[in-house]
Amino acid sequence: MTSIMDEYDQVPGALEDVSNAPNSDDYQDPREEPEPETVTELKPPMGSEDRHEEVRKQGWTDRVAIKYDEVARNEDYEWAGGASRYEWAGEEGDVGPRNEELEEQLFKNINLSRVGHRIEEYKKIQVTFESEERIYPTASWEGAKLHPVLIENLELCLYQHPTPIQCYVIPSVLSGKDVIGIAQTGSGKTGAFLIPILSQLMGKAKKLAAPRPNVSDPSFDLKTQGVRAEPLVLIVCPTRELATQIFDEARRLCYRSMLRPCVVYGGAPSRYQRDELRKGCDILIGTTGRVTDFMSQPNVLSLRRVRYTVIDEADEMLQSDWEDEFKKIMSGGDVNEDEDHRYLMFSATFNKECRKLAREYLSTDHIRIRVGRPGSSHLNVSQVVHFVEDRAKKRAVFDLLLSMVPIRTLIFANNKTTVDYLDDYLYNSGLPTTSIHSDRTQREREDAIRSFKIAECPILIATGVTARGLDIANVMHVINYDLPTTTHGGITEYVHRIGRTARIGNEGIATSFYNKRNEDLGPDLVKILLECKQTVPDFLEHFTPSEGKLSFDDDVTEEEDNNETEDASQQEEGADNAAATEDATYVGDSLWAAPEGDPIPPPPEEAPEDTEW
Ligand SMILES: Nc1ncnc2c1ncn2[C@@H]1O[C@H](COP(=O)(O)OP(=O)(O)OP(=O)(O)O)[C@@H](O)[C@H]1O
Repeated sequence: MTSIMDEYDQVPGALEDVSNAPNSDDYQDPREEPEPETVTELKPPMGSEDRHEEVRKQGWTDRVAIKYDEVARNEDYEWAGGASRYEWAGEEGDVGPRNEELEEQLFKNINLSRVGHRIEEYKKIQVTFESEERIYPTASWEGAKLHPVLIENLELCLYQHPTPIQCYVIPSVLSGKDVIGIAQTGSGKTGAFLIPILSQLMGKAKKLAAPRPNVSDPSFDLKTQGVRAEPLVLIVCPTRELATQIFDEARRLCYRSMLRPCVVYGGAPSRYQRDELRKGCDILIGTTGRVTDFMSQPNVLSLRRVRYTVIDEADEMLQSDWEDEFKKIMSGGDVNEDEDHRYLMFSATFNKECRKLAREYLSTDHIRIRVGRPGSSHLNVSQVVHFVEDRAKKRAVFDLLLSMVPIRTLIFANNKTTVDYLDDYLYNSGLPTTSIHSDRTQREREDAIRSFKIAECPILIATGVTARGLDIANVMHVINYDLPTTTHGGITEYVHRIGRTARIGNEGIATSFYNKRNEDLGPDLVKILLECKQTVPDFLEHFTPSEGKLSFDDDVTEEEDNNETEDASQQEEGADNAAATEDATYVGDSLWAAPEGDPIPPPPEEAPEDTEW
């Protein structure tokens, strides 16, 4: 089987510095020329006709222009949040009949990510588990005693086994504890929280859920039969794209159950989101602003029934100007503050503020699960860094794209102007690009993602924030046209960006353009390259830690944090917790976790007490 790296290797110049690639004539590599400040003699720019010719020769698909005016005028525009979901028709029992047309849409979509052969790498990742009581990791869906309809849905999704984070989070949530889950990008965190929550609720929905109309009845009239949404689950996340993506996963996993997911996010008309809420909502996914908007309309949304609140991409949420909205969502309005309300937080990176927040809102006996070092990247991404001066970047990115076989590529720039400019330049050079940033209308954003997903425009140029958490199948190349600055996300942002490729055991390439402006990122970048066993280019070598040991700021346990921030009595408590901390390593032929030096504990014979259906 040839891997993406084999293909990449076969492209002349692809793994060399781009300044050696054909057509690269206006930037330089300091490894050849030790004085990067030296003004390079720029050769005459390539004419646009020549660039078109090069693009055609390389085999990129034809460009498709997005007609923004038409998109804006289209009355029947299909918002991502309006996508079909299973509509429960008041059947007896817990499981509704099949709907083949919907099944086709939900599960036979070629744009769904499929597990790659490097999934085996996950076995080697160390898991740290902190809990007051012992929890047995699950080895299979059946072992986790999930609701039967959920197991069928997982089969339809072609999810054969739980991923490491899922192995631990599923039993932890089923045990009824608050949970913090930290795992690398693309490792299945969304499933880790949705699967146990939905499984718990599927059997109880009739008892717990608010009354709702039968929307599949032809005589259904929203005006007279609409209800107030009283979800059982609230999931908040930082971006609209991520919200619709979680909604898509929820639509698949809720199939044939009574649980009805809805998504609310800014930029799309409130009116149609309100209409969807009024049809009944058990799982509400949203961005904070729109969720709090609806919370202020008590006839539309009430949080009094919420049993689970999930904060996804927790650290990004804290970056944003979000504190007031966050507080309101956690404990404002008519939020259920009873004991039966569980809180879950997830991210690939988890900073000190997140840990503080967790201490404030999560119960003291919450479970913390870390798969790998928080903030680490994984070995499935081949990371390449080139020295490219700012003025030579645009030509460098063009040459880079042309030095490789056409593959789905996501390019990051640090601001909206650069995104627009680069999109124009590459598009006018004949490349099939589209772009996304926060100044675009929501329709334009959804259209850009759609055309990237279906490969109509296989090159997407984006700012970092808009692409946070994006899960798009077969993104094989991420290019950091601009590396993130240390004032805007720094190495954490870098890890999230390159994590758009090589998801769920697939391979990918991340190429970054570095120059003197990025020097403050240099030390952290080198640590990540070393940790991921990547080549450190000569021009970064001086950042290699002399002591030989890699230490990372966010590599801190709860106890260390407690020791730093709390008084002596609390430190003692921290020490008690430490006794329950265990390190587990994935070993042998199975994906499942086994505490190091300890046989894999057998799963409990019986399902945990509160797993009823
Ligand atoms: N058990 C599984 N088997 C196969 N595929 C899975 C499994 N769980 C999740 N996936 C798929 O893996 C992909 C990545 O999952 P997900 O988006 O949840 O990752 P993530 O850890 O949240 O990443 P990020 O931190 O980048 O947001 C998705 O396409 C999802 O459908």
